[in-house]
Amino acid sequence: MRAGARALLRQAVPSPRRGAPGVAAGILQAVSTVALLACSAYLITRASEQPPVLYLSMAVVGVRAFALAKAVFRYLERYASHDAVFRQLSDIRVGVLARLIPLAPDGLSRSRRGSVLSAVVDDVDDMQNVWLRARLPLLTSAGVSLASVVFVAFFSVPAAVWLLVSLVLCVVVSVALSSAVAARSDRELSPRRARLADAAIDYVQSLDVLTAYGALPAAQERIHAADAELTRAQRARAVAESSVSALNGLFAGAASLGALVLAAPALGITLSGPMLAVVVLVPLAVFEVVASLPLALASRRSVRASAERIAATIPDERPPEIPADSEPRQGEPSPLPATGPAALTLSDLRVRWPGAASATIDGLDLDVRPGERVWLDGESGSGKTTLAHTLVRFLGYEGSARLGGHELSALPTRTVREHIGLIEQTPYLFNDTIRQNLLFARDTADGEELEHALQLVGLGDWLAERGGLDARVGERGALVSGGQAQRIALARALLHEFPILVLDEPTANVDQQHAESLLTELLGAAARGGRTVILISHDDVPEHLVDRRLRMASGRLAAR
Ligand SMILES: Nc1ncnc2c1ncn2[C@@H]1O[C@H](COP(=O)(O)OP(=O)(O)OP(=O)(O)O)[C@@H](O)[C@H]1O
Repeated sequence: MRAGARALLRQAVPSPRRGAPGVAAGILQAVSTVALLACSAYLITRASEQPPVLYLSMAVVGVRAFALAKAVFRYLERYASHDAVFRQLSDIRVGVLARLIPLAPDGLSRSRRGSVLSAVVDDVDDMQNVWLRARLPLLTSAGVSLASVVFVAFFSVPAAVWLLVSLVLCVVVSVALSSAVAARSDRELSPRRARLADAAIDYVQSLDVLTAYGALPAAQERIHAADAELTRAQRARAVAESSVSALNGLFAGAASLGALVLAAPALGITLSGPMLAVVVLVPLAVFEVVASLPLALASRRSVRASAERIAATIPDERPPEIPADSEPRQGEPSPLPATGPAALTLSDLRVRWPGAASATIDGLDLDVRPGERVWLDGESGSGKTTLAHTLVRFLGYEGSARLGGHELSALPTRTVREHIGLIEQTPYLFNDTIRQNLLFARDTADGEELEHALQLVGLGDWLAERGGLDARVGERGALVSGGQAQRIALARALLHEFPILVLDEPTANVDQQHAESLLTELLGAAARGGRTVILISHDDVPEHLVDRRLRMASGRLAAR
């Protein structure tokens, strides 16, 4: 088992201080269950002897008290144990997200979305079972079994020994049966859940391509196959659970019958009739409590698999190519200029994608003056996007990259990302209104400021046509064109007031005819206020709009 998975399982167990109330309430609830049955058995058999009612009053009070106590302790056990576990769970979830955030987006580019989603949601949720379904029932069952054996021993030692033997036999046989039927499927529940999520997400995300190529049936088949695998695993678990519960009933009956045979000779000598009934019926209640034990072991198997999957999907150690995500220290002023862009100086820059054998950018030197507008083009795959991702710290680097004289790797990531903004080839638009998509950049902006930003990027008329800021943009911007999405993304960046803007192929999704006018308008808006602009584009850019044109080839700047 990975060290990360072991650490997660340890983290899922509440501290003794947090966990103790749940265990205590659980044991008291189980003891109340057994005591209720013992009192009831005594009351019914004693009542059949028709003694004066006064003799029965203690047993009547006992039945009432234990019936109430059982419900109250059950409630307290649920409350205390869930409270303790949910606190652990929120720590685990925050920890998992804290490890995930620095990896996104480029450190996760080789993981499947469904797997990441399933690790962060389902597998983390599963961690609550480490305590609730695995350890707590174990502690409760052990506690109440021991107490019941000791209780029965006061009345009949042979019956107590038989109860102990039946309990041990029942646990051993149930565990063996549950392992034989469901061990593999318990371990596979978590990966199969992830496979189903992967298949479903792939299907929804590539619906257009699948439809165009007539591949929908094959994709649906993959979902059905993943679903069938998951159902098989769940069915095996259900079969194991029901067999174990049948076995439990069998052993409970045998334990009661054995107690009757073994304790009967003492009837009338050391044991009264009502006490014999108690000795015979108590095992039934004990087995009811112990029934959760094999299920606890099944849960233990599946939570271990979930912990393994979280550890595998989100490793403890970042790959060296991914920068650490650091927040600026509170109250510490930013070393970068408060207004206007800082100078950018790259020398002998080398960048490698996580898992790649060789560097994509290899020995790049570049100086960008504050306020300069640089146009970067070059053959496909030469490393332009890689450079853009390095500047916003999605990727780590070797060599030197200085911003305002400070090495990027020495600045908090947040500080760098406040200063350099990236507009990607296909900017992400949230499935919400235009307003929300913009407010996300500056939540204090009022309607007028939002409309002004949209006018700057040439979307004033379009906004009026759409009926204002509350028009929706659709899933991933499905209701807007590629060029409009770029403009909305630029308006968002303008609102955020990044001193340096990197535009990566803003015309990638726009036809040739409109590319030049879009570039002209975007560059004009982006460069307002003396902002530095690095424009990555294959399309022709009017020379007067840029100060310098650079060309990249094989990971470095080519001489022009
Ligand atoms: N997520 C990724 N993981 C691993 N390697 C990647 C990833 N993205 C890009 N690369 C690799 O990095 C190299 C440079 O790609 P990059 O996208 O930076 O080129 P580009 O110059 O922007 O190309 P284009 O003009 O086609 O957008 C390519 O060999 C590519 O395979």
